[in-house]
Amino acid sequence: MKILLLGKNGQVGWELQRSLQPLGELVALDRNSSPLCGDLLQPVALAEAVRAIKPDVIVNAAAYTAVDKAESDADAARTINAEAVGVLAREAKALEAWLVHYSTDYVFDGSGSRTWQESDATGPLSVYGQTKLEGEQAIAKSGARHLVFRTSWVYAARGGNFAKTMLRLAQERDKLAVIDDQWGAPTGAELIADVTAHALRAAMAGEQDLSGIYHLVAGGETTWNRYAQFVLAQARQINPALGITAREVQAVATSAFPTPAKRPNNSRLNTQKLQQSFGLALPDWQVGVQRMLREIL
Ligand SMILES: NC(=O)C1=CN([C@@H]2O[C@H](COP(=O)(O)OP(=O)(O)OC[C@H]3O[C@@H](n4cnc5c(N)ncnc54)[C@H](OP(=O)(O)O)[C@@H]3O)[C@@H](O)[C@H]2O)C=CC1
Ligand SMILES: Cc1cn([C@H]2C[C@H](O)[C@@H](COP(=O)(O)OP(=O)(O)O[C@H]3O[C@@H](C)C(=O)[C@@H](O)[C@H]3O)O2)c(=O)[nH]c1=O
Repeated sequence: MKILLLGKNGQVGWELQRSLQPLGELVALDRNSSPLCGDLLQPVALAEAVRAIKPDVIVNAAAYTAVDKAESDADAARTINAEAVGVLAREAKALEAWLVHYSTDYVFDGSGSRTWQESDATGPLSVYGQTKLEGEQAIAKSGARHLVFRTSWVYAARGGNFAKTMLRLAQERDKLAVIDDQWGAPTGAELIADVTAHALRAAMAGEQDLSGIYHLVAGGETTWNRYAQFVLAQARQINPALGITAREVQAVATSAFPTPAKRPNNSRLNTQKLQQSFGLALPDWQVGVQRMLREIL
């Protein structure tokens, strides 16, 4: 089996390079790859690369993930998150290949407090969320067999993420102010990559039709504020010499922390479909965060 991986150097892409390896021959590209193009800003050249490689599976871990920047850079966000995804889906369909893709909690409007199911109505609040939704829709329209995993609040030892931002700010400041009314689940790139490999094997075995959208997040729930507090408490324990100067993580409302992009208050994703379809149990979010912190500290 031949797998084409796009976005190999992102948080999830890096972990996929490890988890997909045992499944077959892996061709991993990034935006600078040459002569085969892995740049999602160049959909025509990207389609040519897919045709040249003729993969059995395309795994797309590349995305425009700068949520605030996307508000003023919508064309690039849309080309990468929607147009190029449509190209990949159509090429997958033509090759009868599977397409694996990642989407986000930010496709929802964040209303209410119950967990979102895959079939719930979407309502993105930001350009990033809207373009990611358009990517999902392009995949559905293509008719390609697919696994689309909606995940949230991704972190990894490698790459930039909220946990690392909190560690940095806590070494620079006396006090942090972090939103305490947006709920979700931090999810490790390792977990996402491992579940991807497991689910892909099951889907390709073909005993049932498993093509579709799945929510893939770690267990439990928290707010950005409580997540930040957990990260700093763990960091102090793991490495007391780290130099954390912040003595307080002040809880603030979304309204007190204005950002260019609006984010959902309720990002709780229901993972029953994933767990039942693939026979998986998802660990609580704290497990992976602790592991990542031990690794980087
Ligand atoms: N990060 C998060 O909190 C969440 C992410 N997701 C989704 O999960 C998936 C993986 O995200 P994650 O690994 O965290 O994201 P990262 O931001 O860590 O990685 C994204 C990757 O996409 C690459 N990329 C950006 N533009 C292009 C382009 N034009 N051509 C090719 N590659 C490009 C980046 O390359 P470069 O390094 O060169 O910029 C980077 O390697 C994405 O679909 C994302 O939308 C869903 C929920 C939460
Ligand atoms: C840095 C900082 C952020 N915040 C808030 C802003 C925001 O609501 C929340 C998270 O901020 P960030 O900008 O780090 O995270 P953000 O880029 O919004 O993270 C999102 O990325 C995309 C790619 C996704 O798909 C989402 O699931 C989610 O992980 O924390 C504070 O309250 N205080 C702070 O000091």
